[in-house]
Amino acid sequence: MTDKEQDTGAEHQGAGAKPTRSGFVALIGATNAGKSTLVNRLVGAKVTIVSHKVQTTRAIIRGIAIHDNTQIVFLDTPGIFKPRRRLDRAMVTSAWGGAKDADAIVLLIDSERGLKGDAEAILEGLKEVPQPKVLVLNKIDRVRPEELLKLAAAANEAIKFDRTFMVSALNGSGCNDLMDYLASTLPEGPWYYPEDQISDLPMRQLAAEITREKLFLRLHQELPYASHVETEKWEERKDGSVRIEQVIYVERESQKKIALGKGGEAVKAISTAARKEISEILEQPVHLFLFVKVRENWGDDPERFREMGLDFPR
Ligand SMILES: Nc1nc2c(ncn2[C@@H]2O[C@H](COP(=O)(O)OP(=O)(O)OP(=O)(O)O)[C@@H](O)[C@H]2O)c(=O)[nH]1
Repeated sequence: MTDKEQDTGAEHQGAGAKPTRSGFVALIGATNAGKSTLVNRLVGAKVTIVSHKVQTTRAIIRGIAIHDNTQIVFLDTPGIFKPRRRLDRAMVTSAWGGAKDADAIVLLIDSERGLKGDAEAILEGLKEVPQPKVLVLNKIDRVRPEELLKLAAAANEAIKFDRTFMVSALNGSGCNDLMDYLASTLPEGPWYYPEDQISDLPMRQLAAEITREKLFLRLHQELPYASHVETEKWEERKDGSVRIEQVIYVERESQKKIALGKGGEAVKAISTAARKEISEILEQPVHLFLFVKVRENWGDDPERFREMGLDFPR
């Protein structure tokens, strides 16, 4: 992986006599387990997109958190699931690839769903992984304590985890203990990134992800996974605003109609919501222009995979 090669050598000097620590922590979990929500919670800002639909996260996105004198770089991996399409295969490969180079692995389980389905397969795959492993049961706000204990015991029977934590990524409970533990176990060494950096996702890509999130939230069932957003133009203007042009790619004419909505109503609402959020993050006015285009079989096009930061599976 290139994560460690991207070390800027930016040594942090500000933590007094205490040595600095740093490292990479991969978050593994079935789709919808709450990985993006947890990264955003631990980093304290929205660096990855969250939606109630599965497979929102496509490529590895890092969130960078500082806890005491430790810098923790989180690898938010796409959910691991049984691959069907080519894009699915690339996402799963990317998730396991991210885990390979991390200093520690966190397996996140949706406590409500338990070990059914994909979680079981992930536990099996994790047996081969040599790094320290931490079990995190998420969504504890939805489950009774005795159920949580049963679940923790069952997972630890399959694999011996170094530690088990129970958290709610949504309301933050248990998250501080998890951070304390992760921070204390990472190796001593200089920080990988400057102190104020929270993600390495380029702004153009983050802006496209935000639009994709709004698209998902608005169109629910109507537009499944046949859509993809790219930022095509980014122009800083003299008046301090930025003009952004993005294209929503869909696979069929019928999907284009859905994305546009009656009289362009859907795309307008998506654009308004995305513009507001991008503008808040950039702290500058944004003019956002969205175009909807049909590109058949984009899911089989190597170029689209590269743009999403995924290797094209042959
Ligand atoms: N009740 C509850 N809901 C949560 C919690 N954490 C996450 N969720 C919800 O679970 C859903 C999925 O969360 P995500 O963070 O997108 O999940 P993910 O694992 O990144 O999903 P993929 O991108 O599909 O891999 C969202 O609707 C979240 O709001 C939690 O602690 N409690």
